[in-house]
Amino acid sequence: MYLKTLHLRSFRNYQDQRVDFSAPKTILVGNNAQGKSNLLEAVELLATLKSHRVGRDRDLVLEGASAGQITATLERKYGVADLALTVRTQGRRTVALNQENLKRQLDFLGVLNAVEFSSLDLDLVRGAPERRRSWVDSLLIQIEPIYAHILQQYNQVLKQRNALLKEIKSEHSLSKSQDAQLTLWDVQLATTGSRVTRRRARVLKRLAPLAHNWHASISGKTEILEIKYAPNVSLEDDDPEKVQQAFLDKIQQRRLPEQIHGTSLVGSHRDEVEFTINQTPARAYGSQGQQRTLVLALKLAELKLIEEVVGEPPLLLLDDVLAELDPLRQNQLLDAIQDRFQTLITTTHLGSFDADWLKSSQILSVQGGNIK
Ligand SMILES: Nc1ncnc2c1ncn2[C@@H]1O[C@H](COP(=O)(O)OP(=O)(O)OP(=O)(O)O)[C@@H](O)[C@H]1O
Repeated sequence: MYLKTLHLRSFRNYQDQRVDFSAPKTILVGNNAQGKSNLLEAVELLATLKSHRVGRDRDLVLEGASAGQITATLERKYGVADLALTVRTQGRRTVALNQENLKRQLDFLGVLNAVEFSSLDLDLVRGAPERRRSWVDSLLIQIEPIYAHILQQYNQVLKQRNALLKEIKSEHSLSKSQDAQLTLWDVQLATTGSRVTRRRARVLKRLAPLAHNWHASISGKTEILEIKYAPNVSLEDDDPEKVQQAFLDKIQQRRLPEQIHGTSLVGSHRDEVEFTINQTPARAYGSQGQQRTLVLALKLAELKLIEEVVGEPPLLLLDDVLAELDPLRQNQLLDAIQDRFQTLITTTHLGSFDADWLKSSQILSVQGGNIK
């Protein structure tokens, strides 16, 4: 797929800026805080309807404006798609595809696919488990948009179940009606949670060998990367009924501690993804260099997986990471993407770029929300 144009209106620090992409690689160069990451964030929002930087729409709108808009023209194998996302300081966001407002945001997902790689991604290895869950979830949303709905259902059930457990905790007793309600929520948690867990297991099973191969190749075959999904409710096989039963059994076991803590201790919100390099946990023992190689391998694996599933190469968004990679890893990346994946790159200086990169790239300068 190829992003032809992007138009930002009252989005972040952009008032009204259109960008035409004229090469498979575009380098956005500028000083800090000029709007380079904001532009990549706009593309990320079109791909996932999520930003890895903020949770609130009002932060996305240009200060002083009441609404901001991102529009884009995307060429895909089957034709051209026009995308529009409007975010507001107050009220819900709206999405349109080919000038038609969509009732369900879900239908907007899966049109534009992108893999983002920023320096924040080192948190994937070092950060809390939540960070890894959200990475797997974002990937799933892109290759299987219905997952956005599945995850939302799970989170709603979890929220309501937690509210009930909190109430039980504060009252220091469990009434008959609360007991009955809790049983209902148990079933809901098991049903929605097993959907989440099974999908996470499936995607990681497909991603792991790809990442393993990339990691071996980047490390000159000296390192073996293993990715292991460690769900809170362990699953023996991908059978919905068995997984649901495993959820219910574990909930039963933890009944008392859950009421004492006033929160759900069992479920997909406590899953973990473990990375090991040569059988050592990367989180605790990996060197900075190893962790970088790992994240690069994950990103390259994501590109390949999305390409396999979607049938077209996704976009690659490199936010200020290239300068952090040594020449060997830069070249690995260059070899891997060639001109197959349209790539948007941000940087503060062009000095760290290999001459081949510069030759084949469109270079745009970003200054105070203006692009030249
Ligand atoms: N809603 C908003 N309204 C106006 N300006 C905003 C808004 N949100 C962010 N900004 C401004 O955008 C700028 C940050 O841009 P961005 O994060 O894209 O930086 P960058 O060019 O990628 O720089 P760096 O190299 O530091 O990452 C800051 O000046 C910030 O004040």
